[in-house]
Amino acid sequence: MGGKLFYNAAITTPLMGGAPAAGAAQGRVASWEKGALFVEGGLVAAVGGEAEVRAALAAKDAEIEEERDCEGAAMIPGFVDPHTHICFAARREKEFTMRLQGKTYLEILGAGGGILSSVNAVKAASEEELFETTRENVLSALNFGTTTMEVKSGYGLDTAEELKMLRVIARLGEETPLDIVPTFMGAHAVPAEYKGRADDFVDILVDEMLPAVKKQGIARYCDVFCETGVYTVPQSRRILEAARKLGMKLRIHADEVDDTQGAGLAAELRVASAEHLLAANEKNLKAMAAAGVIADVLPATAYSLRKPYADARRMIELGVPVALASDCNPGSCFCESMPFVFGLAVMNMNMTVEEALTGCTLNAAWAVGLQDKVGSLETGKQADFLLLDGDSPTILAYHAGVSPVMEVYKKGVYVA
Ligand SMILES: N=CN[C@@H](CCC(=O)O)C(=O)O
Ligand SMILES: [Zn+2]
Repeated sequence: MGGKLFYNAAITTPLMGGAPAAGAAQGRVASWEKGALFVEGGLVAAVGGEAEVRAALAAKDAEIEEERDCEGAAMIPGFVDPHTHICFAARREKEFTMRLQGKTYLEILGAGGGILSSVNAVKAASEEELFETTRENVLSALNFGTTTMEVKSGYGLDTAEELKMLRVIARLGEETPLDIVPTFMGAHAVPAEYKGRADDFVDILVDEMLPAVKKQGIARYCDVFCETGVYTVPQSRRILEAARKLGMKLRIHADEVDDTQGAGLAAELRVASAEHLLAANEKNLKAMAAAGVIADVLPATAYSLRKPYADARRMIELGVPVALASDCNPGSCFCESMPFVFGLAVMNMNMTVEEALTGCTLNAAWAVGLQDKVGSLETGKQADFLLLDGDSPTILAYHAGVSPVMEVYKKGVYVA
């Protein structure tokens, strides 16, 4: 089998360890100023300094079918976005205006807007319409360099609509170049008809929805919005434990607006990742570090909600592995751009470029359980990579307000 050699590239990549990169390891990356990557059968067959890669290929008589001079461009792994609600039917621009005028996110949700207005839009859309709208947004993310993406349901909130969303999410994985990781989030809000009776809806979630989702066989993760006025810690625990019994992996929206001890629950249940964490307390962050729970931090959401950013620096000091995600959704954060997220992480959360790179790639891959396939440029992994309009990943923070992603490759093939 022959392959394609990408040479004269300034390659930077995190490297796999036995666990998500935490503490000092988050900032450790490998780089080759004059590097090369050899792709065979969609996988990385060799990577490193150009001279060494060429010598290794010659030594094993590898057939180089095609060569590409990258002209010194920076090459990094494709972005893995581990937290999105990108499957939605309608935008919520008016609500954004209300927030600009002083209404809070939870006030809008409490008054039947927010997530609940997205639920009405999904119900009104046909499956085909929902797919088409979502596909456009996903392809836009691909243009910004996202090659793997987690996508949550959670704008259905009844069994039929949640299963519809999950079918659409599965189809995205089949009909776009991206690897898609489906998450069931039937506990994204309390449906209007259960207002004041959240426990009754938790019964439905546990007794009806989760078994139906399990039977459908699409969702890999189950997620819950643990927050003031949404689901309490005991309700979230009940839902997540039921999902775990059915064989699903877990993640949780924790301490986004208020410290409701969601991060503590994340540690107790040893979920894959706890997400948001703007209001998480030190004790619970330490518990997360001890339990090996990844923090998915979402700086574009803090930006869009005009909130203080999650304390990623402190998380790294405490040994919590940090992943970065877009949280693309029509309400709290309409942003599918991982370069924007990267820039915010470096400029507003004081992460180093190397820490941010690990957060957007390898730690994010761990957060969605795909660390053996994606998230770093290493032999045997998928050749998912980006060429940037700059000579290092620093360009992602330095060139503000644009996307420096020039070319996107998935399994070695140019896709955007
Ligand atoms: N906070 C809960 N869920 C989403 C927002 C979803 C929406 O507002 O539609 C988030 O992660 O930010
Ligand atoms: Zn979310």
